[in-house]
Amino acid sequence: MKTVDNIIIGFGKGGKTLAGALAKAGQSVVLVERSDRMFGGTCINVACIPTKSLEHSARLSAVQGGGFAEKAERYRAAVEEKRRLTGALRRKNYDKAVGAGVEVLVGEASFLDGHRVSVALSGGGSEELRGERILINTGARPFIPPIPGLADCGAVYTSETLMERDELPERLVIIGGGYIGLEFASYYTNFGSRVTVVQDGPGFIPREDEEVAAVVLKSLEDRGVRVLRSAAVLGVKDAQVGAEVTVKTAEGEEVLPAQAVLVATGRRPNVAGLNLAAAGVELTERGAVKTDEHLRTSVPHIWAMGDVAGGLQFTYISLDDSRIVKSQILGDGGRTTQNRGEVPYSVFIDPPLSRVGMTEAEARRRGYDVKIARLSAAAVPKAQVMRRPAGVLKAVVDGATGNILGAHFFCAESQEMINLVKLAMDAGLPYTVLRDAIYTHPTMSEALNDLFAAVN
Ligand SMILES: Cc1cc2nc3c(=O)[nH]c(=O)nc-3n(C[C@H](O)[C@H](O)[C@H](O)COP(=O)(O)OP(=O)(O)OC[C@H]3O[C@@H](n4cnc5c(N)ncnc54)[C@H](O)[C@@H]3O)c2cc1C
Ligand SMILES: NC(=O)c1ccc[n+]([C@@H]2O[C@H](COP(=O)([O-])OP(=O)(O)OC[C@H]3O[C@@H](n4cnc5c(N)ncnc54)[C@H](O)[C@@H]3O)[C@@H](O)[C@H]2O)c1
Repeated sequence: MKTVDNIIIGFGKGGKTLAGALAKAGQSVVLVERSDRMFGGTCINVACIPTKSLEHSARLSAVQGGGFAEKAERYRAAVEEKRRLTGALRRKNYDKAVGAGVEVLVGEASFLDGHRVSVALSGGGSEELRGERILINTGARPFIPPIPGLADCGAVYTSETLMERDELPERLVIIGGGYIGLEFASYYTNFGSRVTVVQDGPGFIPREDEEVAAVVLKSLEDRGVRVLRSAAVLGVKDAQVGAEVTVKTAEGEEVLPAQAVLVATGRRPNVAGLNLAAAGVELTERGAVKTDEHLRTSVPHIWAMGDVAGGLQFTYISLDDSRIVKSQILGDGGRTTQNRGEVPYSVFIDPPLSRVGMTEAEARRRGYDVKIARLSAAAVPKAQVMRRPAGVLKAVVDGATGNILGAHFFCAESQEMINLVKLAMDAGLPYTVLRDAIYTHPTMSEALNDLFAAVN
């Protein structure tokens, strides 16, 4: 049995970053990853990076236009480019970890007790490890709802498997109108598919600012995406070509034919097979590893980072989780989930929707003296230069202090702009600082001059 300072289970963003830092600090680290196709984790192999590669290719394809056959050819090339990119990143991630002095073991890890882990090696056999500390970074997996026929239908995909399909579907039905559902709806529409999104609840992105969500919905519909709400998927079955999805809405039952069906109904923490009970690691009611604000589990020398810990499912949260754990192992322990600042996010539709902080309704509910600023994306010169004038920018400001409470940008390059607002919010700067700042021109960021000049 090998004894090391740190066993890290899962080659995700948090795990690989912490592994490198601990090894550089002179500690022994074994990083256990169950698949050599997943070196570097979910983000670079099957999630953020490949989807954003497709998003970019899809926008270029939409500009080029042409018939379906030409579009399908460009789609095939985009999938190939995605494979090239992820392959290169996978290699780079492996080399970086090993170069930093991390030992990478390929196999499935499960706890034997609080300090011992058994690894079923992918090449056969098993290895037992003993770790002073153990870090769980096993990510999440798609949740497949119990819809009749869904599991058996050959044309049903998850986000991961759809990206591996070389043929562009003429019709795509997406079950779930969350992040993945809307992003894929946007990419595949730009590639040339006819997309229907089936959402169970009555609201459209109900957690977002209502006014901005309405603009997003109209934009998607104007681009040809059909969005069904309050829709129950009654069943899915194989058809002569692809599948048939039977849905029930207020208008009655409808059969949606599709070459491909994407299930995008959420992702659940990856804990199956870890045998956490043997270590005494507890789970939350929602099935995530239970942690405190230092990401410590119910066992003090075991931590959890990233999606498996049940927080917001973003790569940069997993990265920040690694900073929190690192601050305990190598630093003063000062960083926690409570002092990491505002968490911005972007949904990579076209144009992207980016947000930080509160919606207008949340701010009013909490009793702030709410001031609102709005700007049409078409009013921004750079948006016109890029021929991407769709969208709106909205900010929520506290009239009493001038602090920014929230920003909701549905416009080209909003994924870059939102980080500036996050910085201002974390620094406690009043909105007037962004209003009066000098920005390079022409950029989308300079829209902040006009947006915040419109606070009312
Ligand atoms: C389609 C899609 C698009 C996304 N786009 C974005 C985006 O644009 N921006 C963003 O910030 N986030 C995005 N996300 C979310 C983001 O991918 C995740 O939040 C992030 O990758 C989670 O990283 P992690 O560190 O928790 O673990 P992961 O990167 O998921 O790593 C966990 C690793 O653990 C391994 N593993 C699991 N169990 C075991 C075991 N028992 N033994 C050994 N190894 C094991 C897995 O194989 C995996 O490699 C997207 C997600 C999806 C699905
Ligand atoms: N740009 C990004 O940062 C990005 C992109 C993609 C994914 N992600 C991450 O991945 C996670 C998972 O994404 P997701 O879209 O799968 O989950 P999600 O939780 O964002 O959305 C799931 C949607 O499916 C709906 N739904 C659930 N069951 C249904 C059913 N039976 N019929 C119809 N609709 C149903 C839910 O109401 C919800 O709207 C997200 O939480 C996000 O953090 C991030």
